[in-house]
This record gives sequence, structure tokens and C-alpha cells, in this order.
Amino acid sequence: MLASFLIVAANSHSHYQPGYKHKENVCYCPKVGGLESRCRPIRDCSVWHDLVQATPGTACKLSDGYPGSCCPDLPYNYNGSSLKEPTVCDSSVELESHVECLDVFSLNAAADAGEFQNRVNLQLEKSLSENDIGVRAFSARSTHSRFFSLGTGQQAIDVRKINNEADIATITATQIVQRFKIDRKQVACALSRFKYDDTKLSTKCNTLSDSKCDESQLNSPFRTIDGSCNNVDNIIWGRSNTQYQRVLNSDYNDGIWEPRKAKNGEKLPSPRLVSISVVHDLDRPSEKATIWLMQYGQVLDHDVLLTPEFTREDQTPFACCTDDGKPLSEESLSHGKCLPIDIPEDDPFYSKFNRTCMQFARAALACRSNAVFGQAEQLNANTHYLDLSLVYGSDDKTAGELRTNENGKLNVTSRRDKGPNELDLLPPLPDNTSPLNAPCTLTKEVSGIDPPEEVKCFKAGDVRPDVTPTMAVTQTIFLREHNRLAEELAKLNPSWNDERLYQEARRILIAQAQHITYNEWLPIVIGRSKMQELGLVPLQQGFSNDYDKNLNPSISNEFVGAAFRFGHSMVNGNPHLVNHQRVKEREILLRHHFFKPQELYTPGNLEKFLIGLSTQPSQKVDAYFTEELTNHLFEEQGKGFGLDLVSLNIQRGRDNAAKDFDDLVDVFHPDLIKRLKEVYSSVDDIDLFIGGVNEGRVKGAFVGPVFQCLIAHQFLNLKRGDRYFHDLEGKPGSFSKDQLNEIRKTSMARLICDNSNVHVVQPIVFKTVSDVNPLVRCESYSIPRLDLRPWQEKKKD
Ligand code: HEM
Ligand SMILES: [Ca+2]
Repeated sequence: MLASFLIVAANSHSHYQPGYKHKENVCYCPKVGGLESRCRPIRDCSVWHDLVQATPGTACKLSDGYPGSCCPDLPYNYNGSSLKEPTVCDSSVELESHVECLDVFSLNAAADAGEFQNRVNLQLEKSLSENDIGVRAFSARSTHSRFFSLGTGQQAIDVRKINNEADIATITATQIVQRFKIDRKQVACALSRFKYDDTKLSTKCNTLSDSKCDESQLNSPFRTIDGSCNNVDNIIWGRSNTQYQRVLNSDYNDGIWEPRKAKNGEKLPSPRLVSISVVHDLDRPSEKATIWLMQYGQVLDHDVLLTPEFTREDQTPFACCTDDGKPLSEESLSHGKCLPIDIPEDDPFYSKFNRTCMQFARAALACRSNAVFGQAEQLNANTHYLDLSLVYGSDDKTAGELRTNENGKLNVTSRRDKGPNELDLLPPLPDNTSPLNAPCTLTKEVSGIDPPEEVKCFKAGDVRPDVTPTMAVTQTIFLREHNRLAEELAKLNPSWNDERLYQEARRILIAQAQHITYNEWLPIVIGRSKMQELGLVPLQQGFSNDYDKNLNPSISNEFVGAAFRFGHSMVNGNPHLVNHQRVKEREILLRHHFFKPQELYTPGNLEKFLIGLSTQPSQKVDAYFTEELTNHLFEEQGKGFGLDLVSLNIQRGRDNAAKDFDDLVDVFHPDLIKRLKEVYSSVDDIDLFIGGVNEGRVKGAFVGPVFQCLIAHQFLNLKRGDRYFHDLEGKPGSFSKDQLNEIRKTSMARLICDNSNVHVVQPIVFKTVSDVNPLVRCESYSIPRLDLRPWQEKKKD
């Protein structure tokens, strides 16, 4: 090894010195990627890590003798530009003369019909419940609905109202299209001439235009909980309960809400047929990434989006098949909220259970943000911003319920028998949340013990913390970090009250998460060149001026419906529990643990999951998915089968009218094309999700070119469209320079170190251990620590 072992005595840390840096070894580092490099804490090299790994002699020692790695200064950022929004109404479209005749009078007639149809649907829903056509408690379908259920709080009521009004507006638009026989290509131009306000629907969907922000909100150093008041000119941009935007024109069969058909006019192949034909279960581990890469992706997913389904009036889920897996009658489905998935008779798996119908309800609709008539748009119940909605909630009521209202802290589970080294768990979800919910405990067959009484599901800012034990573990780390920050800040500023401590801790934690996202996670997923090309590489020093008030940060439909589901391919069906010696103790099978966080209650298990996440390799992004997701998703104990997430993803893409995967067929392997041709009648019909996971990956990235493009541009909008992005200068939410430099020290490894009993970990947990990412002790400089002294308020004289 060429690396030097220059050891400089550790500097004293007793006084905070602004701009203070470790003395780093400049002498013995090789060139990396042709550039001068120097020895730094390893997480400062995360953007370069592929090159660091490929260059001999990049392992080095920091001034305290602990491992660092050699890499250049962060690369030049180009000035990335966002994708253009598609033109909804193309000016070359000439409206046919009968469409020209469309006027307010006819819109009002259609609106009457819309309201009538909506009432008929509600009536039908009632009669279905009376006839017991509903979802059975504990079934896979009832667990699936937990993914979308907003509980019974204020947000559920708000969303229900928006869905209903958007539903009326959508039926109205559909009525017009049918009555005037408007060709789908003309729909957007024909309808976008009319505002809801011009018609009888003027009282509907006006919560958006009614929103206001006062000066104190616009100038607040802290974000609102629901994301409003971030963009000064468009105060609802990025707010919870608003629509997704589109980067490609939608592909609804009627131009409004009817799912896409094949190009030849026939039905598209069943999503399950596609799933069994092109997706298989095979262990294809990545050589370089750990499952932390998957796990953090899910954190981002639960931060920036949650698409509720349509529910019945009493908030219970729609049944879309019979409980024994057979289709329902046409009449029972005539409310239009279901899109059940056909299971082929000869399905290699479900035929054993005699099931021909997989449950699927359509995603709830949002009011169109521009309040003009047009195609259906789906609703995001979380704030679109990167603001840790999963920790803090996306509405004030939930946020309030999560707080202790003392010393800025968040609620935790209080445990009678907590051992001296045991740290807090997330607070419990009340038992009566829904009668449909399966128990949160494991059966005796699985765990070997009787279900303990103390075991509860967890409550967090997002409704999905319990989906897997490792998700619950990760949420726990964020919760503990918030409380740790609040405690430290209180020591530095004894005069701060609960509100101030909560908000300051929240602001720091969100900044840390943003830094980890752009510094450690995104470079692995989309690759360094894409980061550079779009100007997404984090700054090493100083402030950014990247904010663009014309950029809508909202999540795109293509991102939620297809691209960001790439993570499903990385999931490992059997997470390992690994001990402090990094020896695997045992593994669990996901099918037994969906929404059953019992494992976390055993002291020491949280650490074993954390070490497992840092040890076990991630699966590659490809057409191989674990059977735990494709046959056993949300399996009811003892049934032997669950749902198929790949089928759900494909159907969701069609429900959202995500575009198909044209043009890109030349990137597929000929064998795959053969298989695709067996199920799709035209290559133009290929669903975006299926196309995306089948692309070969871009060199230096974890995904193929189409997903890379969609993910990269989404993260560009999330950064440049966020007035509270943590490295901006001169904004109400900006940090001081010293504070910002402390935020930059953060890493996922540091969060694990500070909030668990894990004491040894590699500095970049998303990457496997190697000589440039070696195991180090938590107290070493290799995993720098954020110093909170810059948050100490100067005493006023
Ligand atoms: C074991 C881990 C996971 C499970 C069990 C899981 C399960 C699910 C389920 C059941 C859905 C809803 C499907 C539908 O009906 O449309 C979903 C949606 C989604 N998943 Fe996952 N997922 C996992 C991991 C991930 C990861 C790692 C990512 C990203 C890196 C991800 C991204 C998404 C996205 C973006 C959606 C759309 C959500 C929405 O629209 O609300 N998931 N997942
Ligand atoms: Ca958010």
C-alpha cells in the first residue's frame, strides 16, 4: 500500500473554533480520476467512491490515526436545468367545430350529471356495505389498505372531501367528453378553456385558492408542517394533499381517467401475466451496495409521497374481488373505484389457491391545482418536499399528536422494564385504529412465544413505519436523533421553550437528511456524472444560491407510479440479524413480518438489524424480485399467499396513466424482447415500470437511463424548488456558515452511532466494507460528529 501513516496528535476539541478543520494528510495521496486528491473523512469522498475504490493507494489515515480516504475536491457542478413541463394543449391542435360549441351551459349540465353520478356511487357503496361486500379483517387486502390509510384524523376527513370533489369534477369532464364525442387528442385543449369557477362547480375544490400565508409564516425560519408557504408566489406548491405533476403527457384512454389500452385498441395484458412472464426470483446481490441503500430509499419514498386510495364513505377500503379471490359482479364494481387484476387460470402460484382476481382499488384524486377542467390527477397526502414527513407528519394535527410538548421532544414508548442500555422506541399506535388491522404480534409458530402484551404497532409521521422491521428500525433512529438534538440544544440554550427546541431540532434533522441524501445516497443511485450534469453535487463550503422560485418542487407522476419503485427490486426477502462481531445470528422471512414490529421489542435486535443492513448486500435493480414481494406481500398468517407487488406497480402505472415505455426498446436484451413480445401485442405497450427495471444500468449508476433521468430530475426539483433547502443563503430558514459546516459533517453512519448501541460501523453504510470503507469505531474522526455549539445563542448585552 502506498498510503501514508502520518499521525498527528489529535486536536483538542474543548473550544468551538469556527472554520476549524482536522489537519489532513496531503502528502501521499495518489491522483484520483486524474485529479489531485487528499486524505479526508470517508463520507467526504462518498461522491467519488467508485473511483476511490478503483484507485490503488486511496486508503489513508486521518490526523488521529483513524482511516480516511483520498479523493479530490468535489467536482464542478454544471448548471442543471429542469425538465420542461409537457404542453397540455398543443397549439397545433385545431378543435373540431362541434367541440368549439362547448360552453358554460353544457358544462353545467354535465356538472349536474357529475353530481348525480357521484351520489349514485355513494348509494351503491352503502348498499355494498349492507350486503357485506367488504374487506375482511386481517386479509392481505386489509393490510395493503394500511399503506394508504390516513386513519380517522383531520387529514383523513380533508382528503376524503378533496377526493369527492375531484371525483365530481372528473365525472363531469368524462360526461362532457362522452356527450361531445371529443377525441382524446383534443380533450386537453377543449376543456382547459374552462375554470371550475365559471361553472356550478365553483364551490368545489376551492381549498387551494382559499389558502393564505401571513407575513410571519412567509418569513419564518421554520417550514410549515404541511409544506405550504414555501414558495411565496405559489403558496400551495409542494403542500400535502395536492396533486402530483407530470413530466410526460398522460395516457388515459379517454383523455380523462379511463386506463390506457393497447395501441391496437384491445385490453393490455394482465399485470400478473406480465409479472410472471418477465419477473423472477433470483438472488442477484450487488457487489458494492448494502441493503441500507434500499432502506434509505424507502425513507425518501415515505418522506416525499403517499398516494391514498379511494375509500368508502366510512373510510373503509373498497373490496374489488371476493374474499376467496374471484371477480365481483359488474354491478358491484360500477362505482368505478376498482381496477382488479386478472390472475391467469394457469398462474404457476395462485392457481394452487384457486384465485383468479387480485384486489386493487384506484388511487384517490386531487383537485387540479390550476382549477381548470381536464384529466384526473392523483393526490399526494405527504408534503412533496424533503422535510422528513415520515418523522413529523404532513398535517398539524398529526404533528401535534407526535409531540410531548415538553423540551421539544417527540413521544416515545415508555417501557416499564427498560434496561440501562436500552434506548427509546417509537410511540404506540392506539389499538383501535382500525378493526381491519391484523395483530401487530407474531404468531407462536413464527416466534416460538406467546404474543407479548406490550407489543404494539408504532405511530410516526407517516402511516407506514411498520411495513418491515428494518423500516421501523430506521424510523426509530430518526426519532431518537430528534430527541437527542432537542436535549443537546436545551443544554446550550436553557432559555429556549418547547416550541423553539422542537423547531430547531426539526430544522437540523431535516438538513442532515438532505445532506445524507445528496452526499451519500443519490451519487450511488444516479451516478456522479448525472449529479454533476444537473448541478446536484453538494457544496463543500459556502452557501448555495440555487433556489429557483419558478420551479415547482412537486413529485411527478412518473416518479411515484414507476421510477422510484425501482427500490422494490433491491429488497432482500430475508433480512439478517447480525451481531456485533458481524456474525449472522439468524434471518427472518419478510412474509411473516409485514406490519409486525415485534422483533424490535427484544433488546439488542434493533442493533442486529442495523448491523444486518450494513452487512448484507443489496439486490441489484433488475427484473428479479424476491418472492416475498411477488407472491407473499402482506400474507395473512397461515394462508400461504399474499399479493404481488410487481402486479400492483404495473396496475398503478396504468391507474395513474403513466406513459408507456416507447422508443427505448433498443436498450433491451433480445431474449427479453422475445419474452415481452409474448405478452404485449406491441412494444409500444410496455409499462414504464417493467421497461425501467429491465434496462441495463448506466455505468456508475444503480439504475438504467430512463429511471436515472426521472429520479435525477425529481431530486433537482426537490433541491432547487425548496426555499428552505439547507444550504441556501439569505433565506429565512438559512443556517449560519458555522452551522452549515457542522451539518456537512453528518452521515448515516453518524446517526446510527449516536442513536443505538452499535459502536463499530463503516463510514459509508450504503457501501459494503472495503479497505477504503473499513469498519471504524464510532468515536473516531472517520465518522465526524456534528458539534452543536454554533447553535448556542449569544447572550445579549
Ligand atoms: C420491503 C420493502 C418494501 C415494501 C414491502 C414495499 C411495499 C409497497 C407497497 C405495498 C406499495 C403500494 C403499491 C400500490 O398499490 O401501488 C408500495 C409503493 C411504493 N413503493 Fe414500496 N415497498 C418497499 C420498499 C420500497 C423501496 C426501497 C422504495 C424506494 C427506493 C419504494 C418505493 C415505493 C414508491 C415510490 C411507492 C409508491 C407509493 C405511493 O404512491 O404511495 N418501496 N411499496
Ligand atoms: Ca415530505
